[in-house]
Amino acid sequence: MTTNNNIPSLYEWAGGMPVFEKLITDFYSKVLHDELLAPIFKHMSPTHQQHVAHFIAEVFGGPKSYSAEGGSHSKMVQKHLGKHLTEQHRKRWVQLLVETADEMHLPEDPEFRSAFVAYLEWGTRIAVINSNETELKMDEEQPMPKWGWGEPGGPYIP
Ligand code: HEM
Repeated sequence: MTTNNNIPSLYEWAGGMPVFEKLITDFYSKVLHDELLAPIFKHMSPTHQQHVAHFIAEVFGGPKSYSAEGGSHSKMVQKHLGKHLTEQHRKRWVQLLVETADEMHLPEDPEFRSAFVAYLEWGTRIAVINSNETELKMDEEQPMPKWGWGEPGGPYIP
């Protein structure tokens, strides 16, 4: 998906769906070996990784796979209700995902990494807030979030 100005989406810049699927699969391998996060995820559904990859890819301007599979922003939020996540969990989650992105050599330009980390900060903080609620407080029809290049603009031009 490309905008009118031929600016690539974050999804395209990252390398498309295979990159998101590998990123999230490798990330959860780390999570399951992490003493802080493993207990939270050890009973996750077999489709968890794929759903998270599809969710993030869609937010970053990729195909609407998560929505097509029956997902929505509110359905994602609901998965976190009552999970009682803490700031410590959130920080470790972000740290492991950024480490995985480094190991996979996701684009390392400042513009991409700024937008990537900004989304992780935003998304994980929302996850923690919702995890400490017991019922959904948002409009179920709320559209999927969309994330773009943000303040630094982009893409990177050497
Ligand atoms: C950008 C941030 C995040 C996104 C986009 C995200 C996305 C998702 C999605 C799409 C699901 C549903 C998966 C499915 O349908 O099987 C989910 C479930 C879940 N998420 Fe997140 N999440 C985020 C942050 C976090 C954080 C920071 C934690 C904890 C440290 C967390 C813990 C969980 C748990 C425990 C579930 C339920 C797992 C299961 O029982 O299958 N999430 N998340």
